[in-house]
Amino acid sequence: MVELSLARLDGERSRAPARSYVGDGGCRRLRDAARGVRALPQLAETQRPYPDPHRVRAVSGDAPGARKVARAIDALRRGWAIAIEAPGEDRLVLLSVEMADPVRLEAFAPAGKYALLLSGGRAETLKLSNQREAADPAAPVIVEQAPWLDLPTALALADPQFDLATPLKGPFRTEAVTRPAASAAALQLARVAGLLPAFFIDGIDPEATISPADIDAHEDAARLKLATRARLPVLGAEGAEIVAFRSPEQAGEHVALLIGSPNGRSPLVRLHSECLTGDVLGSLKCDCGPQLHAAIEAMEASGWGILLYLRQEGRGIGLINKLRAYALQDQGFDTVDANTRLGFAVDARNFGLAAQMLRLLGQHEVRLLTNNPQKVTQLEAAGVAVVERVPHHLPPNPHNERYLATKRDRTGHQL
Ligand SMILES: Nc1nc2c(ncn2[C@@H]2O[C@H](COP(=O)(O)OP(=O)(O)OP(=O)(O)O)[C@@H](O)[C@H]2O)c(=O)[nH]1
Ligand SMILES: [Zn+2]
Repeated sequence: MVELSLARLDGERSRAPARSYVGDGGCRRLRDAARGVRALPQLAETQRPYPDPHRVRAVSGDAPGARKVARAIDALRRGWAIAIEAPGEDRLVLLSVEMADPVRLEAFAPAGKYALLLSGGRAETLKLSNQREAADPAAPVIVEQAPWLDLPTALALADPQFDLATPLKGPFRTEAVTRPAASAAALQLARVAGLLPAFFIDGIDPEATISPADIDAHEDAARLKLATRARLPVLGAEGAEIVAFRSPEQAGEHVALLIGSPNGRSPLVRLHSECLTGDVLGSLKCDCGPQLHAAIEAMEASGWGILLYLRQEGRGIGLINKLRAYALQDQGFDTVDANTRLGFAVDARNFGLAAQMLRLLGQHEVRLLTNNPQKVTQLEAAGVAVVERVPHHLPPNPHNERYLATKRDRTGHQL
């Protein structure tokens, strides 16, 4: 007879006494051992807090409008028109400038009647902001139709990459933003879809209409669920375990790497936003790769840590838009101005998502490995206490020196 210790599957695990049981798992392992097969240890024995997925408060059903938003994102990425309707406003019919082509634009606006919706940041670069009524610099701007506002010109207005090479033709005039809530929601949706925040508007009405509230519900971190877990030996932490999360609405699968076991201290936690170029390709333009590996090492050394790998590529603007920002950096703009010229916020991430992952892992207090005060503020606002901020600096290299200096000087990163 084999006696096994089974961890209680919840956040109280570290304080709760283990209970004993005799189970099938033990018999199976004995049989496997007899056959010389190396059995995978039962993960319940790893002493780590992990709520039983069946006991996690169920997130059931769709968020309001979820299907419509998912379809709208898909439609925009395929170059199809969508419509947004905010309470008290007329419908706003949109076609992504980046995905438009002559055939699509002709179908959208057969009479050639359309205007252009741009972000406040982009309007600022195009020197259109002085014509604006709204005081908020982030507020959307609408460029009036003009005979010379054709597809190539609209693309040039949308994409700052060629600003220096091709001076823009004009003149352009802005018109009143009569549907401010729907316009702001359109720019939010462009970011979620990983597209440039620029749309042809006022073309032919498509069938499906979504609302700004639908888009917010689609983004809601509260709907994240714990999906599965497995042992994952990684360089620097051979005993690590991976836990994957998923929300019914979003495609991005976020993961947590659990390193070590609860040791009476709050876990050392790192919120790492996805960086394909740095994490996978070893880009020297940023500090992401070294920070990722150093975090794993620090957690292993501390005995108990959680690395959250958040699918927020490019500080939330997506890979392609980040690479567009890199193209602007090749022209001399820094990481902050590059984002603004593209028409995005400097940092579009929401760390409420990380707070939700920590809650699902039963963690309410953390020691946070970061230089970014926004991560501390946002986690605390979302109900996770940051009992200590642990600086996370890695030596610079000639390619990322300026990036690190910009983070220090312009985005409030601490030394
Ligand atoms: N848009 C944009 N994103 C970038 C750029 N360089 C790196 N990133 C992204 O920035 C994110 C990395 O940020 P983090 O490692 O969380 O760093 P941080 O916000 O500076 O905070 P700490 O490292 O915790 O101090 C990843 O999503 C990268 O893809 C850039 O020039 N432009
Ligand atoms: Zn990076």
